[in-house]
Amino acid sequence: MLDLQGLVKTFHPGTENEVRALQGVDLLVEEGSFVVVIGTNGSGKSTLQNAVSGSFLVDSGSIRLAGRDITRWPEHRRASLIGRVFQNPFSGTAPSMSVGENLALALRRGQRRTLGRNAFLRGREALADRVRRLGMGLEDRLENEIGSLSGGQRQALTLLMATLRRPELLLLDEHTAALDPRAADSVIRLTDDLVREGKLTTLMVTHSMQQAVGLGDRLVMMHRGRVVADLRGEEKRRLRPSDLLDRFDEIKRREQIDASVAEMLRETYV
Ligand SMILES: Nc1ncnc2c1ncn2[C@@H]1O[C@H](COP(=O)(O)OP(=O)(O)OP(=O)(O)O)[C@@H](O)[C@H]1O
Repeated sequence: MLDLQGLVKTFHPGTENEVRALQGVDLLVEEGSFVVVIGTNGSGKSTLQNAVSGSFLVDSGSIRLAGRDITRWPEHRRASLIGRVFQNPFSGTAPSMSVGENLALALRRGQRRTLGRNAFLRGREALADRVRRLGMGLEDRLENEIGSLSGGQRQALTLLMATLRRPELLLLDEHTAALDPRAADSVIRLTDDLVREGKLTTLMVTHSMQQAVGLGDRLVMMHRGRVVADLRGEEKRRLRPSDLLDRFDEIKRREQIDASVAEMLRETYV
């Protein structure tokens, strides 16, 4: 389970570049839940993932994952609990190493001692099977350098690597945004399969309305560093892309009203 309470993060505080990226985010994600996060540009979606993965320490609030308080843990220590896939297919893998070497690295991650020969062979067999099930022909390219793969193949592989040693939390940050539509579709199908099969606790950021309504069991909407909507169950299942657009329009309309009220007050009192 992931338990975020009162997360606050301000970049460049006290300067003219100050950005209040997280303004008190509370979010409880039950174990095995697949949460999709959407929001306006700059609303804090990536900052939220960065706060959880430990790219920086939050100014205040607490982060608990799988029963541990990881709020002050450095990033490398959190990496033993968290799998992450970014938008850029070049992140998360070692480009000069082969597909097989990258997978072997991912398999060994977090293990204190090297595997015995039998365990190693069993692991390699299971791995080959999982690579075959990706359906991308990667099983024939284990010797090839990662750099020679297409973006879709790389993202599929990165996803597999991030989930190979079952993480307590999977973070997906617009991981299909840089792919062509066909590759994006197959990576999304793969995501859904891996998350369901492994019952992985997942937080996925997307800009795709289609993905937001079609994936996951819960939808969280962010705006200006806050959670402004949290839909699940029947409400989530019934959701259409047009409903989400209506909600965004409503947020904008409210802001315009707030801005004009502020302007009126300013004219009245200043
Ligand atoms: N390392 C940083 N230093 C300074 N400002 C930052 C940093 N990271 C994020 N920000 C700012 O914090 C705000 C939230 O950014 P964030 O990337 O979390 O938004 P987002 O919701 O993921 O946006 P998008 O949908 O456009 O990717 C933005 O104003 C951004 O410019």
